[in-house]
This record gives sequence, C-alpha cells and structure tokens, in this order.
Amino acid sequence: MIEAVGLTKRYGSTVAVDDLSFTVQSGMVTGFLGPNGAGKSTTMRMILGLDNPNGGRALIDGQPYAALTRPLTQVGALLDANWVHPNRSARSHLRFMAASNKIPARRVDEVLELVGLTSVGKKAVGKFSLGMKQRLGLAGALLGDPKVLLFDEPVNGLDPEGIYWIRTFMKNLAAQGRTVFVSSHLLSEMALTADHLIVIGRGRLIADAATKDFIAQATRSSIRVRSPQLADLRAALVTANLTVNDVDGALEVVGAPIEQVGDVAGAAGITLHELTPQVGSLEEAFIQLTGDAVEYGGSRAHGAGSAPISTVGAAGAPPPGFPPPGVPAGYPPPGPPGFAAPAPSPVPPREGESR
Ligand SMILES: Nc1ncnc2c1ncn2[C@@H]1O[C@H](COP(=O)(O)OP(=O)(O)OP(=O)(O)O)[C@@H](O)[C@H]1O
Repeated sequence: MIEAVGLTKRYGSTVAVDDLSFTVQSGMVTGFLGPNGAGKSTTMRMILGLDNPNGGRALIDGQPYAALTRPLTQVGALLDANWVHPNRSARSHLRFMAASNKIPARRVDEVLELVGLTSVGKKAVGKFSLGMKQRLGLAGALLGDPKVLLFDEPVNGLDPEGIYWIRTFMKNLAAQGRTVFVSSHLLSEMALTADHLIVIGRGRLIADAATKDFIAQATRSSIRVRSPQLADLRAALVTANLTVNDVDGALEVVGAPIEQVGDVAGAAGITLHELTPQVGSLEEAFIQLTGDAVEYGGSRAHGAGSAPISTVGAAGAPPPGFPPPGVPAGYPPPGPPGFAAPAPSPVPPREGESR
C-alpha cells in the first residue's frame, strides 16, 4: 500500500504538489492521471525519497522510503528507462542493482526471463530499443520481488505490441496482490489497464475513484437505438416521457435504462436493429474534470465542458538537463531508486530544488 498524507512540494513560488492525500491499494492497478505539470512525477519522486516534501509524508507499507533498509525488496520503480549506462550490458546493470540490495545474482536471470530479455542479456544497453529499455526497467523494478511497484509513463513511445505487453504485465502483477501505481498520458490505455484512478490537477486531488465510476460521473451515458420504423419508435419513446435525440439515422435516448427502451419498443411492436448503451470515454471524463487544472492550455477545440482552460503562468519550466540527455559521468549514479549508491542522492538535485 502507498499512502500520501498532506504531501506538499514547492519549487520557489510554484506549488508543484499541494496538500495531496490518497491511498493506493494492493491487488489492483491504480492509474495516476493529471494534465502536464500537475505534479505526478514530483509526487512519485517524493514517494521514492528522491525529493523531500515541504510538508506531509509519503509512506510505503507504513514506512517512509528512507527507512527501508533494502528498498528494492519492498518497492520497485521505473521512472526513466534511460537510467542506465549505455555501455553496460543488461545483465551487468541488473547485477549491480542486485548487489547493492544484497539480492542473489541468480535473481538477475529470473527477471531477464520474466521480461523476455534473456537472449540479449549480454548486449550493451546503448543498443537497446526504447521498448527493450522499458523491459529492462521493469526487470530492475522486479529484482527484489517487491510488493509495491511504481511506473512513471511506462508505455510512452512504445508500439502497440509493447503497450499490450506492458498492460498485461501490470495486470498480472496486480493479480498477484501487489500494489501497482502507474502514471500515463495515454488515457485510452489507462481505461483498459487501471481499475482505480487518482487524478490530480495543479498538485491537488481532483478524483479518487474506480475507473468506471470516474467515467460515469463525468460523462453522459445514453442508449442508441435503430429501427426500420424510426418515426413510430420516436413517437413511442416520447409518449413514454423519454428524452430522445436524432443522431445519424438513429435515436439517442438519454437518462433511461436500456431495459426501458427495449420494453417501450416491444410493447409498440416495433422491430429494432440496434439497442446499444453509449458510455463516455476516460478521455472525455478527464477533459471535463481537469479542464481548469491545465497548466498550459490552448483553445478548447474538443467541445467538452464550457469552462475555459486556465493557465497558471510559466510555473518553472522543467530545468534543462533533466532527465539527463546522455549518460551521466560515472556509474552507478544516477540510478533507479533503490540503488544503495555511494552518492548522496540517486539523482542530482533539480534546478530550483531545495533539499
Ligand atoms: N526541479 C524543479 N524546479 C522547478 N519547478 C519544477 C521542478 N520540478 C517540477 N517543477 C514544476 O512543478 C510542477 C509539477 O511538475 P511535475 O513534473 O511533477 O508534473 P507532471 O504532472 O509529472 O507533468 P508531466 O505530465 O508534464 O510530466 C510543474 O509546474 C513543473 O514545472
């Protein structure tokens, strides 16, 4: 389980995370959503002890990250697939990580097998595709067989096969009873993957709900019905006091259960060619609920909702050099969370950050 309690992080005058509280439960995939700059990465970094909060706390199974003695055995994370030296082989990268947490070297081969990288274990990571690097990042996250897993944009830039593979992988991890917390901008993908959603905007909690409830509450559901006797059907539905709209040669019935629509048609002896529930998409729900929390907005071309997209100004653009464009000098730092690296912090402080 992951708990954030009143978590707050300021960068100068920018409040990146603002009194944020939520709980991420085990046994399900929890999606972490928010517009650009909402504070998702900062929150994940605080959970993983890579950033210090200005207020509140983040706990992993009841403990702050800093208190974990062998962190990789309790929490695995994939924040940036490029956190690996390109000249190292996948196996030597994982062996280093394993040794830093007193994890037996044989586990390296197990996780390489799990993510399908056994055949390229000796290959330099610099020659890996993005999809392979993501798999290697997952292997690193799983090294210590942790109960809690955090993934920041794990499917970014992947092809459909890679996305499908990671989705299945995350669902399996959750089905094993683990806590899986994953951020993504791919909303259609999140709708398929996440059982539950934590949605934030401008560092604040917007929603903490089951995915289906989040969509149902923020979008309009209706019934689409088609018939060769459309005029008669419309008349019967209106007589039954239902709200009916004409849409592309079909009727849209709003605010009625599907059974009622079918019953009305049946009672009037009307043949139906289609009777389909229409539910909103996660994308519609997301835009509806986060519209005012968008950091840098354009004009609202999508037509959902009526509130204009507000801006909060240039709130400290991400500093140059992060994530590191190339590979940092020296190895292991920077490295994935969990390294017992000799550096004071696994990741250099970001510009404007107070520690
Ligand atoms: N080191 C930093 N220095 C100054 N401002 C920062 C720093 N890190 C983050 N910020 C600011 O904090 C806010 C939250 O950023 P964060 O990267 O956590 O958001 P995010 O939700 O992960 O965004 P995205 O979806 O674009 O990755 C933004 O306004 C960002 O510009």
